Amino acid sequence: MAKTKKQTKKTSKPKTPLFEGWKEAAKDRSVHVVVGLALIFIAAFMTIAFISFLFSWDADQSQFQQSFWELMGNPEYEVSNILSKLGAALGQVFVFKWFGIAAFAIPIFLGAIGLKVSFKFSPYPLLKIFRVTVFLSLWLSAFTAFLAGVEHTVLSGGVGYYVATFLRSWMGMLGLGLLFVFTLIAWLVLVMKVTPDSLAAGAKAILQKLSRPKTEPIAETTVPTPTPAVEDEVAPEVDFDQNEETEEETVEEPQLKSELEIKTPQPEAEVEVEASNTEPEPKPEPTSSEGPEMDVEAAVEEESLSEKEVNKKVKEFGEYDPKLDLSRFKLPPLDLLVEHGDGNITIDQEELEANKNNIVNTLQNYKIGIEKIKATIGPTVTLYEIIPEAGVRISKIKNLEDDIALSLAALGIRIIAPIPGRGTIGIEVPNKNASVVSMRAVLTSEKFQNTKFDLPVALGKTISNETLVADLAKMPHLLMAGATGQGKSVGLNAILASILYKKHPAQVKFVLVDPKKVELTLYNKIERHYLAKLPDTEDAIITDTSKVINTLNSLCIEMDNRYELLKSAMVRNIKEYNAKFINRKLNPEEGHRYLPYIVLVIDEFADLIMTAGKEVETPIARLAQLARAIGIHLIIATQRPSVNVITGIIKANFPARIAFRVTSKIDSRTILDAGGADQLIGKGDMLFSPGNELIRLQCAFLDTPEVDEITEYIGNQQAYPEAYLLPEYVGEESSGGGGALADEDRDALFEDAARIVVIHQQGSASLLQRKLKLGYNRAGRIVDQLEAAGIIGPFEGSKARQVLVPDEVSLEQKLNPGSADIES
Ligand SMILES: Nc1ncnc2c1ncn2[C@@H]1O[C@H](COP(=O)(O)OP(=O)(O)OP(=O)(O)O)[C@@H](O)[C@H]1O
Repeated sequence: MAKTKKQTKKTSKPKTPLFEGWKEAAKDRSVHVVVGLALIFIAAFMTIAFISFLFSWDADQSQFQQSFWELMGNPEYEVSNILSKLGAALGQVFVFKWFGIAAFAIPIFLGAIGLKVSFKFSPYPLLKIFRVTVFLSLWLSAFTAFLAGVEHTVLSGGVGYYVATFLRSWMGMLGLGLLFVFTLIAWLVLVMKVTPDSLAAGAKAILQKLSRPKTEPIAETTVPTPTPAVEDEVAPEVDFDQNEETEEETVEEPQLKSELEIKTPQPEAEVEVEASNTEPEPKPEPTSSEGPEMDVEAAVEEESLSEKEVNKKVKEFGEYDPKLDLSRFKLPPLDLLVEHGDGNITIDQEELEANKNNIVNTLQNYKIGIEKIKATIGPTVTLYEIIPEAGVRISKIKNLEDDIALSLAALGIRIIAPIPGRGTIGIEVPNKNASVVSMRAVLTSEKFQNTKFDLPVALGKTISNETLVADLAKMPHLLMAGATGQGKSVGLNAILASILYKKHPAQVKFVLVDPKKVELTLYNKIERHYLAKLPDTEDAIITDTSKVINTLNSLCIEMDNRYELLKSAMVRNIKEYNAKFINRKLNPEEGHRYLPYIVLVIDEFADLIMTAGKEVETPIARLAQLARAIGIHLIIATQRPSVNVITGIIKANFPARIAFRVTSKIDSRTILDAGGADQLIGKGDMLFSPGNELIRLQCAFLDTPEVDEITEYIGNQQAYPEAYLLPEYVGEESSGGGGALADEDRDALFEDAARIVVIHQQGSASLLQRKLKLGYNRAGRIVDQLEAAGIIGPFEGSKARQVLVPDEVSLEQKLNPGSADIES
């Protein structure tokens, strides 16, 4: 085939120069495959030759008295290697003369290149394989020579023997032994990154695996699917075909002749389906019960990347961003997270049948005929999609919604009539055995790993097992509500963890408000990495209402400052601004700086509204209305979704909403503008409304110890000197002094700063940063104070501020008016 291709190319482009032809060939996939296969062939050949050589080398040694060509050219010479003379010659050179047993590293490396070139598959990065093979070649061969008492053996090869001989002459046998132990340990630590911590983590993971139950309940049908179990996971769908129904005893009673068939999903299927199970996925066995025929459609799980790949990406990410102050910062590894449950979705065929019959019979009772039923099994609920018989009006089913739910007599039934865009009616029925969606499974998903979102949040899995990753930056603010104990805190943690797993501390800062004082305290550990706070406050996590008001107002100032910066940079949003800043098109001397996203999280919003009312509502509404372009995003969560908490003004500015289970339809309407949240089953079962649709999701689950591990991992790394400082907000009551600050409120370096500004006749924060070795925020604050004291003029966009004091003498008079009066 490759040949044909090449020929066609040749005839169509007869005048292509020779090197052009090579270039073409190098791009040709079939050439890659052939080259890769050739390497794999050579690797296999060498491996077999070497193995055989280890057994036959002694017998063949006499033949190697001849020269290579003599040996090859004379058919009279015979060798015992299984690959004959070529095999024996390879063994003699690579194993005996050169590397000994470590020669096996060569075919391993060649094989790895072959796999990569032809199948684009590589279990480990090639560079790593190369480093391992080179080290092993030298170390193992020398070590085997050492073990043999510094002798040239087949295992040590010539290289090992000579290296060991030299080293022994320098340091003796004992020294040599110690050197081997040391070099092995050093290599393990430096190259393989084995540390006592990683060993402990590995042991912990093994113990956890061992302690997990391995077997499935026998009552449930679990049959392996034909797709590879590890990467492709399946959310089964069941089609119940009503057409082949036959009538026997009673007219109403449909006869069920079940027939199951596994299909992989069609690419054009509306929902990409995935399941969190990494074991062979279950497939319902054919059963012969009454009812319409059903097909099981197995949907393929989107690929989960291997941990290695994921961690490699994380590493690459760390190196990629050029703006990093914490260049050695590492995003948390995925092994801090635990796989909850066994990650399997178990399909109980009996349960499916029973639910199907129940739905069919119930609808029959209301004289609604069904043409087809399809079931999609998700982690918590199964969606039965119904196509009613021609002529049945959807409004009829919609009106019967409550009756149908009642007849099905299960908690958490939700009827969607019709499912938007699908022309079917959906009935969601909770699974008897809900499976937990682990945060780990969601974060390893290809979707999350490859996301290009600015603030990606992995919320959980949809009813068809698709991982749902949303962009908080696009939402642009999120309202979360749900009765107590239904999974709100877990949801908040999932959102925060998603961002922590993707974004460097330079890119995002959190402002955490936690009136309950318990939920978010774990994030204290990452204060100097990811948190933002008001200057001169002790705790970054805000628990006190008065501080919340100051913080919200401070965020409003930050918002205004950012708008000024955007205006002077002539860009429309934070993305364009940062891109321009990274390309060095904005001058830091003029106050420009890289702007991290700021995510404000308020855990118990009801408490705040109850105590501070308008004082918090107004800045929140202002932020929510304006802050999207400049990268400030709000997440507010509440247990009490009543209209005096989630007011019209809040609702109007929070288009994205999440509802966990609530106790009444009214609450559901308050949050979502629709019912449904009252029919959820709790434990992370949620409805997500990104704007105009409702998606039922099982929220990703991570436990408090996992959050602890993540924050600990981040907290133990090098940090910024302090939390990200928000602009100072002086409350109305304390700003009575006409704008000028009292002396005690001024920065300790205020006077020094004033002198520098006057001496240089230049009013810029960066000058102060350089001269006084200050951080941007502090320098910025001093500039504000200098302005308030009338020493420099106001901010003038791209121009430097004007210095209003001409010389040092005038400055001294201004700073110490009393003493000046006495002197004069
Ligand atoms: N996504 C989930 N998957 C599985 N179980 C969950 C999930 N979310 C929550 N749960 C279970 O529900 C319990 C309560 O969850 P959580 O603490 O998040 O509730 P809450 O709504 O924040 O409650 P409160 O408002 O009282 O703080 C958890 O301890 C856990 O057992």
